[in-house]
Amino acid sequence: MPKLEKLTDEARAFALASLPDWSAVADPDGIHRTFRFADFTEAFAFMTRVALHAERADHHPEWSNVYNRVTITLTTHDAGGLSERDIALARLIDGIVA
Ligand SMILES: C[C@H](O)[C@H](O)[C@H]1CNC2=NC(N)=NC(=O)C2=N1
Repeated sequence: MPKLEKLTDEARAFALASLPDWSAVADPDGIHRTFRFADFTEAFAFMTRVALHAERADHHPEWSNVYNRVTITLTTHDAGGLSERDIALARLIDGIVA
C-alpha cells in the first residue's frame, strides 16, 4: 500500500507533473479534477467503478455528482494532506476514464 505521509514539496511537484488533468487545491490540501459524461448513467457507472477500487484500497475520494458531472478531490485525512495514496488513486481514476 502506498505510504501515508504527506508528500514533500519535491515529491508533490514530481507527481503533479505526471498528472496533467489534476490541479492542486489548498483546502483540503489535495488534488482536484472535474469529469463530464454523456449523462447521469455514465457518471454513476464511473463512480461505481471508482468506489469499488477505493474500498479495496481503503482510500476514498471526496466527491460530488450533479447529473453528468463528477467533481473529485483527493486528500489523505489520516495524513492531513496529499500523500502517495492520493497519487495512486488519481492514476487509477485516469485509467478508468482513459
Ligand atoms: C480506518 C480507515 O482505514 C481510514 O479511516 C481510511 C479510510 N479512507 C480514507 N480515505 C482518505 N481519503 N483518507 C484517509 O485518511 C482514509 N482513511
